[in-house]
Amino acid sequence: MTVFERLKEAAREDWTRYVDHAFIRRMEAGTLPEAVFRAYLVQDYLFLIQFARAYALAVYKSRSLEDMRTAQTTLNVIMDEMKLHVRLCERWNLSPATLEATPEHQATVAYTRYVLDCGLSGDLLDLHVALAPCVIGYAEIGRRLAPALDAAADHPYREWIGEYAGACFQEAAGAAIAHIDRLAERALTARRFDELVGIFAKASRLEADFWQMAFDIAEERRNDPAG
Ligand SMILES: Cc1ncc(CO)c(N)n1
Repeated sequence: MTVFERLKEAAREDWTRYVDHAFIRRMEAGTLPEAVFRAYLVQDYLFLIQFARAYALAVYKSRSLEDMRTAQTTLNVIMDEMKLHVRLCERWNLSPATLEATPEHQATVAYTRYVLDCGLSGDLLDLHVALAPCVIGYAEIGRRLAPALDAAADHPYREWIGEYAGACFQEAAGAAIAHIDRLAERALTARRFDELVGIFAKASRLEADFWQMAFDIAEERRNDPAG
C-alpha cells in the first residue's frame, strides 16, 4: 500500500467530500452551469500561480537533485495546465492580464497560503503531502469522468476532463505518489504519519471549499449582477 493510499484511507471522509463534490457530479452529467464553471476557472488560474510557487518552493527545499527534478517536472505540468485556462477563458473574452488582475477569493487565498505555509514551516514531505490532493486528486477525478466523454460526443466539459484524464497529468500524479513513498522511506514514524494525515485532510477540505466557492460566486452574481 502506498503512503498516499494510507493517507486517503485515514482521511476518507474529507477525501470523498472533495472528489465527490456536487461540482464534479454535475460536471460529469454535463449540467454544471457555465457561470459556476467560469467562476471556478478564473480563481483556478490564480490558484495555479500560487501552486507554481509552492512547487518552486519544493525545488528549493530539496536536498537531492532527484527531488529537485521531480518537483521541477510537476512545476512544468502546472505551468502548462494554465494554458488550458487561458484557452477556455478566451471564449469569454477574458485575457490572461484580466485573469491575473482578478482579486483572489478567500478560498483561493486559504488553500494556496496553507500549502505554502506547510512548505515553509515543515519539511519536504510535509509540503508534498499538502500538494498531494491537488495533482493526485485531479488525476483521480479525470479518470473517473473520462467515460462521460464517450457517452456524450458534445460534452460541455470535454476539454477540462480531457486535460486531467490525459497522459501528462496522469503521469505527474503517478510520479507524485512514488515521490511521497520515497520521501517517507527516510523517516515515517506513527506520530509523523498522524501529522501528515492532518495536513492531507486539511488540504482535501480546502479543495472541497474551492468547488463550493464557485457556486457561491455565481450565486452572488445572480443576486447582484452589477457586483
Ligand atoms: C484547486 C485545484 N486543485 C488542483 C488542481 C490541479 O492542478 C487545480 N488546477 N486546481
